[in-house]
Formats: sequence, structure tokens, C-alpha cells
Amino acid sequence: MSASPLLEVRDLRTHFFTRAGVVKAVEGVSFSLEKGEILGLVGESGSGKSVTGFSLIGLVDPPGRIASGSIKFEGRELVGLPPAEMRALRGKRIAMVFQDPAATLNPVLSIGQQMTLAVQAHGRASDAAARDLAARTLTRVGIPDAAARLDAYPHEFSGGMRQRVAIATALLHGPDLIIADEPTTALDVSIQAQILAEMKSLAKETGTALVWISHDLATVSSLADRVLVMYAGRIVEAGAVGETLRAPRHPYTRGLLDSLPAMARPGEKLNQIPGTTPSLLSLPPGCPFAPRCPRADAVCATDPPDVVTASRLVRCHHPLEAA
Ligand SMILES: Nc1ncnc2c1ncn2[C@@H]1O[C@H](COP(=O)(O)OP(=O)(O)OP(=O)(O)O)[C@@H](O)[C@H]1O
Repeated sequence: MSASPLLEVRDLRTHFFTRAGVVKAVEGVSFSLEKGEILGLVGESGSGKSVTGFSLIGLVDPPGRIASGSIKFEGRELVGLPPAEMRALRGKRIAMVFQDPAATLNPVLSIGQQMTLAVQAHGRASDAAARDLAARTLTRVGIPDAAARLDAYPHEFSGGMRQRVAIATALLHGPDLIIADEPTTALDVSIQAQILAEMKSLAKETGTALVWISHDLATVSSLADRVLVMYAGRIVEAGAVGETLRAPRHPYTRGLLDSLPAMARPGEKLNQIPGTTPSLLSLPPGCPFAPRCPRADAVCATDPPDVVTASRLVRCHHPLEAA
């Protein structure tokens, strides 16, 4: 591990100040990321994955804001960075890919026009040079006959191809970090697998680090080096992906794994985690997972668990045995 990681997040708190109260969407999140590393961020809907991603790239809008904590990118503090400096980093050094490529692609511009604009937003390039870079980048993400397809419009591409265009746009400037928020969720399984394989080889070839946000543990296990499991705005377990998913120590991670369709025997019902995710406006005083946890006892209801760190981080009073 190098002395200074690419990204170092310390005790990040991102809150939404709503009329109903303060929604603590991200509450004390810490992790670091090395160059070329792929980090999977998993958890049920509402656990704070997307808000963590938006915080990293400076895109939390009112009524939300980063309430405290630190996000260091190559040693430089991003929390409190003037918006113009954040914009200069965004798209160039740190890029984001969303679940819906429509969030990135403009329907009234051809793919070539919008990629040219994206190239020129961060530096001088002639239209010809920008189109050439766009075509080469589209080829890298598996778009056949890319130069000819530059004049096509987003609606002329299939969903999988549109997502590839969005990924290529994120790759244009050779960013150091890509934050991908459920980018393959809407695609069919074979296209998903292809895009995952391509993202993995791109990250390894170019040294680009990837934060892959997903509710799908199977996807994360085939792609990521490390996994962070989030619950109610906190990281409850973190470690190397193989070890953590093979032998989870937090009962929540175990519950997520048990509810995967692949874990059910034919004809059997899926083992859903009982109960629902808590309201972030009024969390119980102890462990937020306690009301749904098969291992919880009195202490879990009253005392927030400390983090136990050995080869991996576990935030639990009664972690499962190490394998
Ligand atoms: N603009 C907002 N105002 C108030 N609360 C918000 C806002 N945006 C997000 N939240 C809250 O922050 C919490 C975390 O949301 P987030 O989208 O990060 O979850 P997630 O884990 O990414 O879920 P999903 O997989 O559904 O996207 C949720 O409880 C959500 O209601």
C-alpha cells in the first residue's frame, strides 16, 4: 500500500436539513482508496450509498450538505473547496456514471457533438482532435464502428450502448477516479456482465480507481477488490471482497447474502431480512440494525457498537465467528 492513498475519506457526515428534521444520510463514513482499486459500496435502498457518491464529487444539493468530515483526493481537501475548483476536478480527474444514462446524455445533440463539448470543457482541442479522441474512447468501451456512430443521437443506441457512451464520456479525460452509481442495473444480465468485465480491465490497465455503488452483491463480488457494506448511513462491514462475502462477520452482510436468489434452493422462498430499514430521522439509540438482527440482545438496543478491526472492519457487538 502506498503512503498516501488516492482518496481518503474521514468521518464524513452528509445531512439533509428537511422540514421534518435532519436526515443523517451519511453518518461517520471513513475509507480510503488506492490507485486502480475497485471498491464496491453495497447496502439496501436508502442506506446512503448514492449520497456518499455525490458527496465525493461535490454534488450534494440543498437541503443537503456535508456537515463535517474530510475527503482528501491526492492529499487535497475537497470539503469546502470553492465550486469553481470542484468543477475543474469533476469530469476531468473525478467522473461519475449514473444508473440512467439520460442523466448524462443530451437527447438533442449527437454523441459526437456532446463528447466534443466534454473534451473541450477541460482544455483546448480542435473539433477534429476531440472527435478523434471520442471515437477512440468509444472503441475502448466496446462500441463497434465508433467513428461512424459519432453522428448518431442517443435514441439511436440500445440501452446497453447508451450506457457505454456514458462510460466513454466519463473516461475521456483519463480520470483518476470514477464513481459509478448502479450503472448496469437497468441492463440485461449478459450486457451487465460484459460491461463489468470491460470496466474491470479498464481500471486495471489505466490505473483508474472505481467506486462501484450497487445493491447487488453478486455484481460487486465479481468486480470489486474491496467491499464496504452500508446500513443507515454507516459502514457496518468492510474488507477484501472474497473474504468478506465468503465469511461475513456482520449479521447484516450475512442477511444480504442469504437473500440473494442464488442462495435459495429451487421451490424455496428467499430469505429476506425481516423488517424494514429504519427512518434516518429517528434512529434507535443502539445499533440501527438491532431491531432486525437475529443476534441482537439488550446491549445492542442501548449502546452503539464500536468498530472491531482485524483484517476487516465490523461494527457489531456480536459479530459472527471469523472463518
Ligand atoms: N434531497 C433529499 N432530501 C432529504 N433526504 C434525502 C435527499 N436525498 C437523499 N435523502 C435521504 O438520504 C438517505 C440515503 O439515500 P441514498 O440515495 O444515498 O440511498 P442509497 O443507498 O443510494 O439507496 P438507493 O439504492 O435506493 O439509491 C435516504 O433516506 C434518502 O431518503
